[in-house]
Amino acid sequence: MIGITVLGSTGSIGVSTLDVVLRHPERFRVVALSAHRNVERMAEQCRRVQPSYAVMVDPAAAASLREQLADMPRPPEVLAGAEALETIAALPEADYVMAAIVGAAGLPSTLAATQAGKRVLLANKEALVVAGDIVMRAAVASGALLLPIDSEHNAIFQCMPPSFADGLGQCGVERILLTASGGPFRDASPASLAAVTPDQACAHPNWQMGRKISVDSATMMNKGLEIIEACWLFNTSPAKIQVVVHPQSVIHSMVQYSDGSVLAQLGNPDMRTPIAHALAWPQRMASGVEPLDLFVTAHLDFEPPAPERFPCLELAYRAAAEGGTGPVVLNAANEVAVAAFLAERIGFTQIASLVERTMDQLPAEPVGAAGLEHVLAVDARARGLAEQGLRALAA
Ligand SMILES: NC(=O)C1=CN([C@@H]2O[C@H](COP(=O)(O)OP(=O)(O)OC[C@H]3O[C@@H](n4cnc5c(N)ncnc54)[C@H](OP(=O)(O)O)[C@@H]3O)[C@@H](O)[C@H]2O)C=CC1
Ligand SMILES: CC(=O)[C@@H](O)[C@H](O)COP(=O)(O)O
Ligand SMILES: [Mn+2]
Repeated sequence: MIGITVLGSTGSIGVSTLDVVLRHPERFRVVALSAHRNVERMAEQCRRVQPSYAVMVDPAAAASLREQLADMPRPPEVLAGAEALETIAALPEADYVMAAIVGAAGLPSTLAATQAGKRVLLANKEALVVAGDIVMRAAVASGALLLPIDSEHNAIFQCMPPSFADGLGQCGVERILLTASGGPFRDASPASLAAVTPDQACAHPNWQMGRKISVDSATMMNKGLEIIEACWLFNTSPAKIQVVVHPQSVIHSMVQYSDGSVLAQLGNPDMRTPIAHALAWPQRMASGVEPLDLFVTAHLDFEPPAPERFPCLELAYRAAAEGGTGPVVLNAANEVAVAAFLAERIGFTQIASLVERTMDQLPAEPVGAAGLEHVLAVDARARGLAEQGLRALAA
């Protein structure tokens, strides 16, 4: 039996993970679950999968969960607070850890799982964006296996030669073709974007996802974060990654080789495929996803991204080029801006303005010997400046 901890189990990726895991009860046992404060969904999940531990980051939510589960014959041990995430990420009985917390809040637990040498199923892209060097070094030191869950990176992993870690050039890889749907505003006029609502921005044409990543897809910041994520996972640079807008999200990304071959991974847009891939790797197992019917798909279209509509993509290229703490500031400012947009405090186009303003105020510097401590300090400073920026926008 493989023991698995699911960090962020109440979210979109967490729910899909439990769906796949519960299809294979002979193979997996859920050891621990975590959420921020969604007690109702966590209580339902605990009754269904009977984990040994359940973490609620919010202490009041933890108290409420304990009460709600008191009638279970063997209720899980309910832990409270952010530190408990690191505890369940490193449990000896957890062989695999699904890292599916949204945002930089997932970094400490993703890192704890990596340091503990787990198979880490990495959905939490922000952890690599803000601390890619630290996480990748920790994986080398502990022998942890990082398997990408992000659909594009999972596709790239599937199309890479087995020896890709030796260097892409050495194994004949010319470049990565990173697909992007273009989101709900792919065809919108730049002038119309100022007035779009959170619900419009979250209405992704192909994927059902949490609200933060849905907004990132609409601004194409998601693709920017994914370029940085790919650089860390595949030890390459943005120059070797071409963004290809592919509105159907059927090809999940491609790898181009020096002999002219292009390998692609295709499938219906459903995250249970990459989740099942990473759970079973190097084998394959059923995910519950409908097989792809190319006669229904019929068309696969491709176009270059439109920079005038998607300034966030350019800001991500800038942060990647700056390196060091550049991506930390980019990500922190984006998290503040997206939360403000979802709360209707700013407009859609102000997301990019706020990120740019924060990056201008806090120039990138090398990550020093303090490592994670330095990253977290810059993250906090950038959030503070972005909050000030919000107040300036409101004045
Ligand atoms: N959804 C998708 O299809 C894809 C997602 N990803 C990545 O996967 C990650 C998760 O995305 P998604 O599932 O959409 O997100 P959701 O918003 O749906 O879920 C987020 C999860 O994280 C928990 N959470 C939120 N804030 C905190 C916090 N501060 N501390 C601890 N836990 C917290 C939530 O708990 P609660 O429910 O209590 O709020 C929930 O369990 C993101 O990094 C995203 O970029 C990547 C590719 C595809
Ligand atoms: C499912 C997934 O991996 C998302 O990151 C997806 O890629 C979002 O779609 P966009 O291509 O629109 O950003
Ligand atoms: Mn993706």
